[in-house]
Amino acid sequence: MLEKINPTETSAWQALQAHYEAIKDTDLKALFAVDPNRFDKFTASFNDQILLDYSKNLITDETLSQLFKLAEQCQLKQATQAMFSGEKINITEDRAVLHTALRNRSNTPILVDGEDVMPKVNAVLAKMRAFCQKIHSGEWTGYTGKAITSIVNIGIGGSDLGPVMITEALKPYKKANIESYFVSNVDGTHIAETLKQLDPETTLFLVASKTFTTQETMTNAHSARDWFLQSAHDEAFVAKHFAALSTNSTAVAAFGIDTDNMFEFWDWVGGRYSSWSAIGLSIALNIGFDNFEELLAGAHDMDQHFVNTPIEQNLPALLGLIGIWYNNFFGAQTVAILPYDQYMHRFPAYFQQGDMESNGKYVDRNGNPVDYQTGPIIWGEPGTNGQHAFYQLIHQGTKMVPADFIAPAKTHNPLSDHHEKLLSNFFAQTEALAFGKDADTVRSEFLAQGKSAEDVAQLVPFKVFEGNRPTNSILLKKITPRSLGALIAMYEHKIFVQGVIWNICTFDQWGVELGKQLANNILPELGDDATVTGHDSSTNGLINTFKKWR
Ligand SMILES: O=P(O)(O)OC[C@H]1O[C@@H](O)[C@H](O)[C@@H](O)[C@@H]1O
Repeated sequence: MLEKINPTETSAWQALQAHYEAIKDTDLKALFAVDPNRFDKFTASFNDQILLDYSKNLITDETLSQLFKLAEQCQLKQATQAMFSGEKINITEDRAVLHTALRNRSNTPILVDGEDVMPKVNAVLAKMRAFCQKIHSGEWTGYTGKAITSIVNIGIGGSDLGPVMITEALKPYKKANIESYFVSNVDGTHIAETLKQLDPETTLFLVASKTFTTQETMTNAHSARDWFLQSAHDEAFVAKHFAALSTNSTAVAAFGIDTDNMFEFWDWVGGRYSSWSAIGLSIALNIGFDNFEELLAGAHDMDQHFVNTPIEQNLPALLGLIGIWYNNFFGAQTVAILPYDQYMHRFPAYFQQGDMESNGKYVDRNGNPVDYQTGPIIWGEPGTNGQHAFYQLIHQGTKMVPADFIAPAKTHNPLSDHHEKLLSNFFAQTEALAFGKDADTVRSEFLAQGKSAEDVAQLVPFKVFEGNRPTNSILLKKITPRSLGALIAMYEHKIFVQGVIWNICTFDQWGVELGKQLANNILPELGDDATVTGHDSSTNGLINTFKKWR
């Protein structure tokens, strides 16, 4: 059983507090000036595929050494061991946390309640492979004998964001004869606009839901079924066009999906960690099963790195600990994730759920409110689009926004000098954020342009860049199924590291329940035109205006 340690009561935390007071005014320019080896010292790499440069952070050797002590005093190693070995570390749901078993390519046994989970993991993977083969070869046909060419994943949250993000990120690997669609929002627009593009004879719906009770997904799945039956007319044909990805076989059968067409996973897979499970079927159908296995292999490689690499070179640990330094000592509220790769455009959204649903908790593992900050606000957009939109605030705003810059060295689209232009921006932004532009430089630039001394004096303050804004640079050799698998797993473990230090329950998500419960109370009230009076004045007023206007 893991100890429940309040991080602020460790000696490392107190040392970090004192260290923060001592170095809070140090700036990156000075840190780089005193140590020409900063890049060599503060980089770590993974399998010659991913380079993490964390030198442009407000850290010294002392910072890292205290952060490593914090990890030790919060028992990061023991917690890691507990997760990987199938201990029920999700204490509020009494569940193991084993997304790592889904990609355990070494096949070493992992026991949950005394049973090795690997045989059933492998059996589902084999079933997914066989299914992909049938779809891709055209052996699986729809109700009129035509091959399937459109796959629609109906799911939300963890049953949508991973498949969408990975399918987009790996578009260069897409199977030519398959088009993928994703429907998540209960807003009828989402399914209606998607169905307009589809032919029922050649469409396969994957109903992706861990619980198979999620309102949005079930509503969309029923609408898809109704649409399909308007053409097919016979419920017997549903089996050829609907499959389920779920842990809940009873609900799958009740929906009318043949459980032969159900791809199972288990309660020890969290929704936001489920792309590696049967939830990944839409990914496998899109990029081919061999590529899906490469994705798993990349994640497994990163799992091995996380478990076996000393903390000084351990990418997830370094990212997690440096994040804690800003979150808990500098008071930073957010982290921006900025991929310089168009295919990776949903990566920030994916880790918005991954991180915020995992570590957005104010109660610690003892059930007590914390007296320190926990999970940051995660956001981001692909560069260079962000540069022309919100980077102003990162460069010259009043808030510290630690940011992860991610880019591939090789592009899938080597079109004239696009990639050099993209990467020149990637390098320039972290340089500008770190080192800024001082008043003297601004002044001499103005004077060289022939501006009057009076104008120069007025304009200088607006054009100064203070710099000293921290970033990580994550350079990948190329975005491939394998390197993407590793990158995702790196962020997953970063989130884990932070959750361990903060002593919170990273793998539950009770905070999403109240809204669902209240919506279920309100839904029947929207069924007629009667005035609603049972809520507060704001909620009553809004509902009654809606009823009048609809
Ligand atoms: O896969 P399900 O059961 O339909 O759940 C979808 C999502 O439902 C949300 O309510 C949860 O917060 C997410 O974690 C989850 O991924």
